Amino acid sequence: MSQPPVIMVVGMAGSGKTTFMQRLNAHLHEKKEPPYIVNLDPAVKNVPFDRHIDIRDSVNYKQVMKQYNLGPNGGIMTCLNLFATKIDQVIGILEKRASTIPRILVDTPGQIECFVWSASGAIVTDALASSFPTVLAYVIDTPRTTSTSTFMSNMLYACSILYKTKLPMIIVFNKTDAQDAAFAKEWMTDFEAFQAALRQEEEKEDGTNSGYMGSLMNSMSLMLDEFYNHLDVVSVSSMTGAGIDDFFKAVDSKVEEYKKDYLPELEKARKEREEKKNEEKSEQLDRLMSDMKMSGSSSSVRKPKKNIKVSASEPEIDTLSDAVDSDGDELMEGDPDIEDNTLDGRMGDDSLVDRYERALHKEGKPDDVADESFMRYLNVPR
Ligand SMILES: Nc1nc2c(ncn2[C@@H]2O[C@H](COP(=O)(O)OP(=O)(O)OP(=O)(O)O)[C@@H](O)[C@H]2O)c(=O)[nH]1
Repeated sequence: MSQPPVIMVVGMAGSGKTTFMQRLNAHLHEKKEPPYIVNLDPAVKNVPFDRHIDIRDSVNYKQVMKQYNLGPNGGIMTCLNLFATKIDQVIGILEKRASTIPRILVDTPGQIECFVWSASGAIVTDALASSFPTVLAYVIDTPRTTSTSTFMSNMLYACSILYKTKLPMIIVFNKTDAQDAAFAKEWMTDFEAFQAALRQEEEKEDGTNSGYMGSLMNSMSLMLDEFYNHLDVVSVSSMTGAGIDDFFKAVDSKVEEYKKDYLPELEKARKEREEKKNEEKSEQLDRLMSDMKMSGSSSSVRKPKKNIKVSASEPEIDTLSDAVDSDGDELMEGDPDIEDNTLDGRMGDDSLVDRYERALHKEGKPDDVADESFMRYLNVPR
């Protein structure tokens, strides 16, 4: 059975992600292929389309900010952390519906860094990408990217997201009703055209690209050449609907790429993580066994600690270190160790999820933000 592709829409604040999602949704409804929509932006006020799963139904952004004394970005990240603890349920729901939904659209927070650079953003992306062919749509505000420096900054940002997520990416030049994206496409395919634009800006003598900046951008444009080769580029207008068919063609081609190039890599990485985990477990067991042998040889034979289970049939070890950091302190939400431990975003490392839940329950805080089954938050009849 073929899995529905996941289209994750990312982009800078104001680039038109929500309008783009709205356009995709309308287009697919018109074609009688309604998508399944997931909203991951906890701070968005009005979403102009129906969502099937909405992070705002399970966590209250304002309440989280107030309860944990956080600013706007901290609030978004904490909401995402809490949501990440339920991601297996979300994947379960999506998998159950996979045979009846042609596509899954995912809207992400406007504060792109909160999603792309957070541990929970990586967990959510990783979980989706491990279960479904996942494609990133990086939305760019074309009228705001006509200068070489903004263009370059945007491309570097896109490159860093590709590097971080390791997923196929489509660059979506949006708002082409206001500004044609031909100039950007030319800069991406013709190095000399970009150089000429750089020179032209230098000649304006406004100082932006002079000296060091000019030569830095020159070298970066050479480096980005390789990055451009891996991208599909489309121009769209979310306002008028122009270019949306091209976007879906690009999605199809990226889904093939995902199956050919990305899936084997993902599976290899998952296997390596599992092997490493098993190695660590057996090392721990060996250490424990030798420890017990030593203790056994002394006159006072120590019994294993109560929370350490050892049995021949079940070589599972629960150690205190699962719940306690190296200083012996219990990890609480907001503790940098929670983030640090999972910064690589591996799904195999479940410490964020476990620790977050443990920390919340341990504190005895009212955790109405992270309770109960996810099913009740579904906006569709079951
Ligand atoms: N002319 C034009 N304007 C657009 C287009 N797409 C979006 N806009 C406008 O751009 C502004 C931002 O659009 P949003 O869809 O809210 O952007 P966003 O990326 O979701 O914004 P955040 O949620 O803050 O990150 C709005 O005023 C839209 O009307 C387009 O294709 N053409």
